[in-house]
Amino acid sequence: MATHQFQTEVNQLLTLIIHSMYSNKEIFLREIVSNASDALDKLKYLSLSDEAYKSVRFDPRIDILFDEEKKTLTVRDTGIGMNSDDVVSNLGTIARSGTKAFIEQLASDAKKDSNLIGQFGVGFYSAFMVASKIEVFTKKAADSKVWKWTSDGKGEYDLSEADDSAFPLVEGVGEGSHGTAVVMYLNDDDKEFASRWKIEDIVKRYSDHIAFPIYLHYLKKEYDDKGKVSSEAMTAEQINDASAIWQKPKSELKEEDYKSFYKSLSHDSEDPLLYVHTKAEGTQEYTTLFYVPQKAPFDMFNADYKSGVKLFVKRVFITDDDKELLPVYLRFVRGIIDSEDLPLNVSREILQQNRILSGIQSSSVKKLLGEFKKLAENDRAKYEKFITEYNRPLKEGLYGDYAHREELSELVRFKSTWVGEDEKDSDGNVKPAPQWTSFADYASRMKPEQKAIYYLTGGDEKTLRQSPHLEAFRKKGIEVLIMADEIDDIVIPSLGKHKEWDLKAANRAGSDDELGSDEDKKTAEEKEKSFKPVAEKIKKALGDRVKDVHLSKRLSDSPSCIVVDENDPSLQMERMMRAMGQAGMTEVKPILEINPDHALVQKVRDSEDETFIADVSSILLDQALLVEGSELKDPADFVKKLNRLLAK
Ligand SMILES: Nc1ncnc2c1ncn2[C@@H]1O[C@H](COP(=O)(O)OP(=O)(O)OP(=O)(O)O)[C@@H](O)[C@H]1O
Repeated sequence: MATHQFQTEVNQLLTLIIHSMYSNKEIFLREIVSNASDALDKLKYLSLSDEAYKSVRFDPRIDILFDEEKKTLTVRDTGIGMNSDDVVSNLGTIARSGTKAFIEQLASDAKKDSNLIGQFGVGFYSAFMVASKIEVFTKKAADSKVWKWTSDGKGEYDLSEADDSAFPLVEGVGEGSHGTAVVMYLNDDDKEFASRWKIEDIVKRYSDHIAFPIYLHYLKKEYDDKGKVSSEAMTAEQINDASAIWQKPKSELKEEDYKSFYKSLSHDSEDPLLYVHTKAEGTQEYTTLFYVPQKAPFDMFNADYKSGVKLFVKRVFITDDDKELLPVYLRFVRGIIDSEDLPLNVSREILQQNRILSGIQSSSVKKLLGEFKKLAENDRAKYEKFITEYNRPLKEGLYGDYAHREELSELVRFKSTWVGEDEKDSDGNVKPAPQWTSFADYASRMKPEQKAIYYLTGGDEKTLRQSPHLEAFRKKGIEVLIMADEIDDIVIPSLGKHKEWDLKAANRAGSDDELGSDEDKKTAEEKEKSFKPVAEKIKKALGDRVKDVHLSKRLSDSPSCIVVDENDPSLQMERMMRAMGQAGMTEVKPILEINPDHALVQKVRDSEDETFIADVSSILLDQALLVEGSELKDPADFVKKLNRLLAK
């Protein structure tokens, strides 16, 4: 017998599970049954596709046994089983990537969000919520060795070789059969889980749809007419429906059925935000059942996120590890695809270039985007929830999925300088004002003479809302979209246009062209003439710190602001590139815009004092950079100049 240590993350996960899920302990049974079902799925697939497993007997079943007196609960499956290497790498470690970071984040979360941890998939270890000791007996299909794993969940486990007789005997399962039995020794407080009604209730609620029969073994008692027990015998009764819910006609399914299937598929404890069930017949026959979780999956922004879609062929599970089933930007979608046309022995490698699958994929994308659109049209509050979670991946799609650009551009949302008002419906309920704006909303509010859609990127929402670039837009009543997401800086310029309107960055040279009226333009020309020498003075003082100095039309209160040349990358983009180690890229020089109506600028015009001009010029540039969110290269110099000016 050998004693092994749990990986640190397992210990951390165990502590978290015990502290955060105690009010929802019963899900441990769902997890153990779902592992049994996965093991059967794996064997079914191998027995159809892999020569080495073709002769293995496939007699799929899950059996649940309990003993009220001994307080034990056993789940036995006839699935793939594990050899000793499998046991070591599966029961004692957590192989999923991103686990470490996720657990650390959870551990520091004061609320210990049980939804979040549930969504992560608490898995096998959740059984330690109810058991003080667990034994696992397992024998891999097409193998002869039996392994026994034992642990009290306190940091280590024992692993030893056993023989077939060690397996708990189960009526109906042949002795020597491969598969796994998990024996849980329940805590005194949790002995209720060793009872017929409790088990039946939990299985019905969480695992009814499991595609293999689940038998519950119990002592069946017959009573005579005086109410006395006349006979008793162990009986096994199938307690689940054992059909793939997605194959049932929609008319037979209730909302509850969809929700409970979602929960066992995704391990999420919350209801889904949305589901779509589609049956396609005709040239291609397939069924899809997709869900969108209320909360974005914890690993949505990890490069090696776990795919949430399972592929079946004629009800046979093929893989849940194929990231090409849906495009990457829809990686938050959970669900299943079941094809009638793919061959059963399709290899996972071949899937990648499979025509049938790519047909299913493109119809699924269309369907999903269509559902999102419907949601946006019919339920604004729910759509805002959706957008808060998934705006970012949809924007990735807008950038990468040319074929669906138009649909995606209708789905993404932005913050805006436009602020709506709460509304009251006829019953007096307050409908909060929209938090998000679509391109269509923006277009509907555009001024008749307006030629472009304006947006502002380059900082967090608060910084952007206070940006001096917005001053003249605000004055003229022109709406500007506030784009605080880093990805906007890449996505929006790549889009270039929405319908007939150009998308123009409010912080780029040239985007202020239509800000002045004809009258303004006349005065602007005059100002241009009288301030040209000032701009030149400042430019001379700043030297190569700026690309140019322009007279601004967009400023009303602030003395200066920064813009970048039309074809230069934005300053935010430059900061990002630098942070990513692309230090070699040539520095983007900003254009300084100055406000001719501001006293500080006028003072420069009237001054001949070179130090004064140099100080003010430098401060005009530095403060514009600060407001825009940049760090100053020489803060000490800024303070020195500021103090010198204040002293005057
Ligand atoms: N009954 C079983 N038969 C065969 N292998 C099993 C069984 N139970 C668990 N395992 C193995 O142990 C691994 C870990 O199980 P665990 O429940 O912790 O996580 P998981 O099922 O992989 O993830 P998740 O719970 O997020 O779906 C499984 O991936 C599987 O390889």
